[in-house]
Amino acid sequence: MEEKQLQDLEMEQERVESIIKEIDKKAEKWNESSSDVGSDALEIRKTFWEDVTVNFDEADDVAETFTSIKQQAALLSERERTQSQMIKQLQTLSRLRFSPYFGRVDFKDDVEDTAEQIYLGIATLMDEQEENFLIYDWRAPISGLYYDYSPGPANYKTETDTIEGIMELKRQFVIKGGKITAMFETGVTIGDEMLQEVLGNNADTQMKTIVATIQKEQNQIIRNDSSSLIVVQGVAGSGKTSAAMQRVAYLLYKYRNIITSENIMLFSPNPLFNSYVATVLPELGEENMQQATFQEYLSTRFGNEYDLEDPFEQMEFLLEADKNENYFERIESIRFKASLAFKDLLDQYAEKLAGETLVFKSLGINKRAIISKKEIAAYYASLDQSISIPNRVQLVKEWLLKELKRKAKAELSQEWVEKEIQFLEKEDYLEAFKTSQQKQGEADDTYHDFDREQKWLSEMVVKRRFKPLFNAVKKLKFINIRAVFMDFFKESQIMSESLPKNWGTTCEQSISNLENRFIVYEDATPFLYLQDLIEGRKSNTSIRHVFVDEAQDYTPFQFAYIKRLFPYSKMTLLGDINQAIYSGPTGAQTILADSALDSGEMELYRLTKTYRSTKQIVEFTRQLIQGGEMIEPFNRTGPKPVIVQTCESRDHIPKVNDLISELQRSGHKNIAVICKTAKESKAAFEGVKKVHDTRLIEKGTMTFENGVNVVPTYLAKGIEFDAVIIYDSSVYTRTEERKLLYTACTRAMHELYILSAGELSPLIKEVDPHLYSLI
Ligand SMILES: Nc1ncnc2c1ncn2[C@@H]1O[C@H](COP(=O)(O)OP(=O)(O)OP(=O)(O)O)[C@@H](O)[C@H]1O
Repeated sequence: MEEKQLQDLEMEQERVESIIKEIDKKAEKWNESSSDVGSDALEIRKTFWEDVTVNFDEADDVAETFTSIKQQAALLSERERTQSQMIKQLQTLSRLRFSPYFGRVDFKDDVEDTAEQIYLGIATLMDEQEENFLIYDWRAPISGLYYDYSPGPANYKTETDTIEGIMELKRQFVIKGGKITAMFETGVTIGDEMLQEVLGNNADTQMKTIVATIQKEQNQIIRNDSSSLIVVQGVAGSGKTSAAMQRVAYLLYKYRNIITSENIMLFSPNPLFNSYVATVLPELGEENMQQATFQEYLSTRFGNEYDLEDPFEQMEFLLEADKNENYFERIESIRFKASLAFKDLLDQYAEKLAGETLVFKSLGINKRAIISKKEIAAYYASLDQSISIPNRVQLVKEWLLKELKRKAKAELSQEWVEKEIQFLEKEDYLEAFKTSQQKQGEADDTYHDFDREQKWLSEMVVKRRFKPLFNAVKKLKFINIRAVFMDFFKESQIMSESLPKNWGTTCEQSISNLENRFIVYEDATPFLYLQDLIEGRKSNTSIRHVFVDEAQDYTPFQFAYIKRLFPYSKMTLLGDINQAIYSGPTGAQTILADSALDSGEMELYRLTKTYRSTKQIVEFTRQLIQGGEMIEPFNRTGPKPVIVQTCESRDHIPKVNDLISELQRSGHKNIAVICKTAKESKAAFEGVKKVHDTRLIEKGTMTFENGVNVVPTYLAKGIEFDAVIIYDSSVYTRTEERKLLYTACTRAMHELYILSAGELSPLIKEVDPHLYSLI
């Protein structure tokens, strides 16, 4: 190191130490206040009932008591909130203490004579007087300089202005435990050295933050706050998920007085992914956003009434191509049901329904209709047709609730009620007795106790029987949506001229599935869509930003549906068309296909640089797909991918076990054996677990652990491993499986091994042989 560099390093280390002292002082102060607030809260809780006036004598007293309790509860919750905020701030301080900042820029604006030194960290730190910034939050407007510029002319935007000036210096740090372990002076945007340092590490079971090394093109995505629809088309490993997570943190900072983590929703590809990204935001001092898979949403909506297929089951069906009956018809059906043309057909059907009746279900008890479907249909038909279907449904609901009340009264004297009373439990009688005693004073004296009890018992029996009916009506269960959907399939055949060739067969199949209460994945969203058109679902107003990761796996229909669910929300879609493993085999449109998006309303970003894998792995994997030339590897080197040829796939287990041992010896902690299907994964797992401590990842697996994991490709989506072993590349033969093999191989950070039984897969044969070693 040169003398000047050494001096700089010394000076920076001194600053780090002085900052740590400041942090310690602050922490001490906050600790005291936090425990004061904590004791306040404890005291309030202890003396809660002493400090409220409790008096239930008169109506006025009751109201006063209520207000007094409310005030005391508000005081307590305010104290508790303050305390939890203080604890959060203390946690941030302790993170800052470990690593106060990661970057510095010296910026002289056009007004000042000297440059300001701007240090960037995960949170703001002010000096003791709360006047000067010792550390700027990476999301502050001025911090944009660090991500967007190299030394030289630069500017940043505040709420009202653009500040122009000169960046005189840009420095990056790696600080651990208060010690600077690396320091780089960077000319380019974010220096290669720093990235080399970060990307060379072992894979982790949890995603890491990238705030120190966000790239300029990623920063644009993170800080875009004007577009209502952002679409990120990024190659594998280009940082799409990372950009999404830092964008959530950015939005929570920028709009901190307007939105919270409760107002942001992320649709993720599988439950494992949820846990993979779960630590990013807490590491940045923020709370996690709402997170769900689309399938979780569907399951909640369908409840236990239906057997709902999930996308993984659909995938398994598609992968077993030739073995499945009706394979081609189903592919055609999936493709059509994914499209907006199919949605239009449903819209058209709903419009037609406006002039017709709906299919209703009778409401009954003891297999006896209390209100028959005919009566419901008659009431529905009596309503003015100019009222929208959902509004008419609401009117029917209100009418039914009134009718049910009336009918319930009429039932009190029925014989069945008398009979059921005889089978009541002892507790019910006791309850009836107590109630009749209580009411004795208020009631007229013409009743004997016995009559009064009897009346109460009848009411109870009827109420219990009618309760499910009231609930069903409130949930609009009196409409037979399943039958409506079946009718749609029948009628659709004459509604359009541009239907798929085998549409008739598809309709028969769909109807038969519905009869068996089985919902295939491609029918799930259309079913709910039609249901919402009829019932008029209330849209979600609390979610303000929706993120859809792995967006290539959503159909245009599903996306249109998501937009309908969150009409007031801004959207960020992130995906890679080359990893469209669901639409790969079916040829169905995905929302990421250029033509599927309305370019007018969206801001499109393309990320072509990839950070996950070594240059050697990227050079190999990009030849697996069409148009892969545009993928730009980051300059981090490692061994070439290795293709291990065997005579038969049954020889793979011993090979895989040897490879795992070798990889572990060279320090790799996170090794994945990636298979094509769940069945293949199971077989591989049985063999590998005999030698190595191994985990099988299945669709319900919630967390992923360090070590050896056996996993089907579609569950490895979005995740990365130090080393990947493709269990058997010879099973990827069809060009539709190109994306699947590409997705599997691009999970590798440092090493990639591909086993191949017999002749090389035609997909691999297309790759330049110089790019891999063959053993
Ligand atoms: N600017 C960056 N600085 C440091 N690491 C980065 C950066 N961008 C991406 N990475 C790293 O590259 C890897 C891939 O990132 P990420 O998973 O976000 O990519 P992706 O585009 O979502 O990938 P895929 O589509 O393959 O799932 C991660 O290890 C991430 O930490």
